[in-house]
Amino acid sequence: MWKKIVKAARPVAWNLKKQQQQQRCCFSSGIQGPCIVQKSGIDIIHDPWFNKDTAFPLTERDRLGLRGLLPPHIQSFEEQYDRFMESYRSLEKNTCHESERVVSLAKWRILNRLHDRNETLYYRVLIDNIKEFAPIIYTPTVGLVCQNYCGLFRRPRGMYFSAADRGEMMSMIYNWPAKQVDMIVLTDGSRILGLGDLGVQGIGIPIGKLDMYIAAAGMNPQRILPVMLDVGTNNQELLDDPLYLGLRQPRLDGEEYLAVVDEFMEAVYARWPKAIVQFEDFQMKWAFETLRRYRERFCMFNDDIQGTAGVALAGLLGATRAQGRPLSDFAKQKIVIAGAGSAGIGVLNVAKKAFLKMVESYGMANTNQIWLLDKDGLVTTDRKNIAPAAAPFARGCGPEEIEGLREGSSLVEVVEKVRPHVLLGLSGVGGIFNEEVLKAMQKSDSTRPAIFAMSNPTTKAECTATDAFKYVGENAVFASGSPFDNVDLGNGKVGHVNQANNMYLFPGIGLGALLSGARHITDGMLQAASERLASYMTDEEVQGGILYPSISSIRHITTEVGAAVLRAAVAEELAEGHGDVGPKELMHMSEEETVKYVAHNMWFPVYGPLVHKK
Ligand SMILES: NC(=O)C1=CN([C@@H]2O[C@H](COP(=O)(O)OP(=O)(O)OC[C@H]3O[C@@H](n4cnc5c(N)ncnc54)[C@H](O)[C@@H]3O)[C@@H](O)[C@H]2O)C=CC1
Ligand SMILES: CC(=O)C(=O)O
Ligand SMILES: [Mg+2]
Repeated sequence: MWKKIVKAARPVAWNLKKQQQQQRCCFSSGIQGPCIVQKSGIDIIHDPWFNKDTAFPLTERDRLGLRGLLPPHIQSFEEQYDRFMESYRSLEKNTCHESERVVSLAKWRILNRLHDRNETLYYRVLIDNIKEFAPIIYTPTVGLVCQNYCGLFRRPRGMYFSAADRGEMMSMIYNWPAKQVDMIVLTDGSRILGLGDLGVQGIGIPIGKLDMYIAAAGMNPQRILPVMLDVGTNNQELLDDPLYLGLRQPRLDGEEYLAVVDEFMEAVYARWPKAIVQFEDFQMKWAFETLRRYRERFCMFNDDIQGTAGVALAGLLGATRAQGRPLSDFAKQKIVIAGAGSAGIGVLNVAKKAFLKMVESYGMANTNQIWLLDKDGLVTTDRKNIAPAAAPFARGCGPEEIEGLREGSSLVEVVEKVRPHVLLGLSGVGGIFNEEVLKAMQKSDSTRPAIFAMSNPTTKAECTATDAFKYVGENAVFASGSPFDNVDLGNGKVGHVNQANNMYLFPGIGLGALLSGARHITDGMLQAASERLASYMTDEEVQGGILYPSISSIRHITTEVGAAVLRAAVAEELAEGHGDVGPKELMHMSEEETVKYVAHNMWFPVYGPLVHKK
């Protein structure tokens, strides 16, 4: 399995433009059926799912009762697209002297207004310009949006279930207008990126994640649902804020909390038995507990624990390859990880599994190569009240341990003594990989010391890309959770910045699970996703410090990941099929056919003909 990673290369160079053109032809030649709309007249123009603004053709204006409700000139989709991009560019020009915060929020607002008005055009500009727009609709700007959500709020998006709705959720779920929902992203707002408890304001995260589902996985925007489960907040500033839009009460805890989540999950699966629920940005204790509670019962996963783990593992394997070492050497890599939360522990769980598999496959010595730190420093068996999830990774305190390291040792002490190959941050604390720590990484036992500053948003990154290359050296391999620009190292050299973000996996996990029709998401399906991501990069790219694909090719990588997940579900005999494609057909698809099948099922934004039906 691991050997396959080095051998496998990308099947064909991805040409997004070409695929878009093909899809355009495909839709315009009528392969996609017409869209049934139950509304007519002004109600269609006010519905972003169906609205085409000035692009409604005359025949449709007549058929749908729109004549006279729009200016007479009919614009093409391309003209509308160019018009939007022009206004976006002039906004950029006009705000060039403003602070980054003001510019980012202005960009988010202009995109959000389009989202509210015309989803087809919105998703098209998003897909075509994903590299430029992802940092606005996703991390880092989405963090700023959540922090300012109550001031920015104009109209609701998604659904809000609150502790006050207990007993009502089974009927409330029918308030959602779509007949079918495929993908739900759910948060309780308790740990939004590295920004802490943002209560109801955390709804921005499910919205941003689902935008990525549509852009990357081609999920149909009419079949997605962002959800906020508002069980109160422990953020006093929000409770005191007269503009706060959430429940003004402390967070529910214990059985009361679980009763609300249980009721929501039961309501969802009563109405949409085949939906997939992604848990996002839950505080650690509930992240692990809800995953344990629901993963066998429902088709769900926790992105922060499981999606992040797969992406990090792919990066860790890449960091081994970047040194020109065989993959089996992964088991010899010394890893220091700062952050023992849901993301950090999720990463360690899969890294440990991969270590053990390699140790077994290659008959290597099984040594403990992981050093875990949290806010109180190095985690050892001497730690009082250690979280159960962190306990398996606590270092011993015996003579076999590195001299001078003890319970609570600081990050710099650990890095100096361990000389790790990889330093990985999932702490949610900006700047903890400071000059001293990064300089200590210069003495790493690796020829290509790897720094993964994975915390989000940018202000919470453990270090910047510039500092990583400046203090660790040109040979460093660098990845961050939020995007940074590549670094000019002088002499024509460039320090490549990777984005180690779960966005490379969660869309494919959701899409693969959906198309397989599996009733739950197994470790095997998640492992297949991670392996496909790891094998995506060529040796040449990895040795040049490029561990992850460019976000511009996210539709392609998601297609491949989705196909890998689907095939794993088939192999585990869990696939029940989707739509007209049953389990037998899925079973008989070759690898290549599976990839084509997944690609074919991805939604692409074009204006299809609208047909009115009561
Ligand atoms: N790049 C990506 O794809 C992802 C990034 N993240 C980011 O990871 C961060 C953490 O997320 P969770 O694990 O869910 O949060 P969490 O709150 O569950 O855990 C944070 C952990 O960091 C530790 N910590 C705090 N200060 C520290 C310090 N000075 N040194 C070492 N450890 C310290 C805490 O003790 C805790 O164990 C967030 O910023 C989040 O945005 C999370 C998921 C995916
Ligand atoms: C990326 C992500 O899921 C997080 O920072 O929580
Ligand atoms: Mg998250």
